[in-house]
Amino acid sequence: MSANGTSAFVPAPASPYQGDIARYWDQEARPVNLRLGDVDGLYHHHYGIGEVDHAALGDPGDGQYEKRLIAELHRLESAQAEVLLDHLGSIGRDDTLMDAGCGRGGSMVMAHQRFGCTVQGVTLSAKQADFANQRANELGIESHVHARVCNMLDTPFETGQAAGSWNNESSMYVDLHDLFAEHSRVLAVGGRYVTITGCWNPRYGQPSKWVSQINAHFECNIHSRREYLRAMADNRLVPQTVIDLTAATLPYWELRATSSLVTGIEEAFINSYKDGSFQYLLIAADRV
Ligand SMILES: C[S@@+](CC[C@H](N)C(=O)[O-])C[C@H]1O[C@@H](n2cnc3c(N)ncnc32)[C@H](O)[C@@H]1O
Ligand SMILES: CC(C)=CCC/C(C)=C/COP(=O)(O)OP(=O)(O)O
Ligand SMILES: [Mg+2]
Repeated sequence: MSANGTSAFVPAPASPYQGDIARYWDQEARPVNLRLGDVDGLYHHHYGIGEVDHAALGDPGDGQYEKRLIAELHRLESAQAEVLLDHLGSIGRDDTLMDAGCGRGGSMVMAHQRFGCTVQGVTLSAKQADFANQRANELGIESHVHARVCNMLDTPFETGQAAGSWNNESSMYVDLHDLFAEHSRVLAVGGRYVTITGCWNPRYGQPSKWVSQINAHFECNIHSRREYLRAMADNRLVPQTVIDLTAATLPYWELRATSSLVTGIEEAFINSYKDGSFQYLLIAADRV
């Protein structure tokens, strides 16, 4: 890490795919992410949950509506991170958390603000790591919140170092057995793992065309719900809570589809959630 906190050393990606994903996120600058993060300096790359506050949206014709809509979409995305943090259990100021696939670091900041703990984030994108570290510096929390360029499947953290760890919409870029083997190593015995993820529904049969569209849009590989539970069981992670957040995320998508910030992927999410082929889940598991 160079003096100005930038990620000077960028390790070679473990695979050509990871090199592509690193480039994808290094180049990403979608207004739907930057404009929402500009609301309060928490930059997310995940989706929202909860009821839309229509009173807060106000009159669509008063010239300030788009600004209020952006604030409401951001509020729902931050609410999603709060729900993830709710399931990490009791985390103390001396604990360490790992954010696997940390993006621009919004969830890391929220975790430190809630628990006072250390939060270590990993991302394939040097641009995201630099952005997250710059935000931590601006907030004066760089001693506790740090992002690095690193493969979440092969982190530098000590065995048993973390009291908690999570994947917030980042598990669809890796093999789940490899992923949960690393979380199981880094987590202390009795530690808590949480993920919020989209997964295809085995009841539908195979990934639907909508799920395939989402995979193509993000160059990711959405797993089935069955794979999550099987890979956790094989890696000493015992699910303690499974919550279907599909109904809770639809209002966010239906509001987003009316905004000027649409990216074109909204239809695939809305249709796949409605036809039952795709689910939005929270899974919290204990490292045993
Ligand atoms: C959709 S973003 C989610 C970011 C963050 N969790 C959030 O909620 O804002 C996916 C993230 O996963 C990261 N990622 C994907 N594959 C990874 C890998 N093998 N190792 C580390 N990070 C990875 C990407 O760099 C990106 O930061
Ligand atoms: C639930 C699933 C399958 C998510 C895939 C991972 C992903 C790209 C999440 C959102 O990132 P983003 O906030 O950068 O995307 P967008 O530009 O659409 O807001
Ligand atoms: Mg987004």
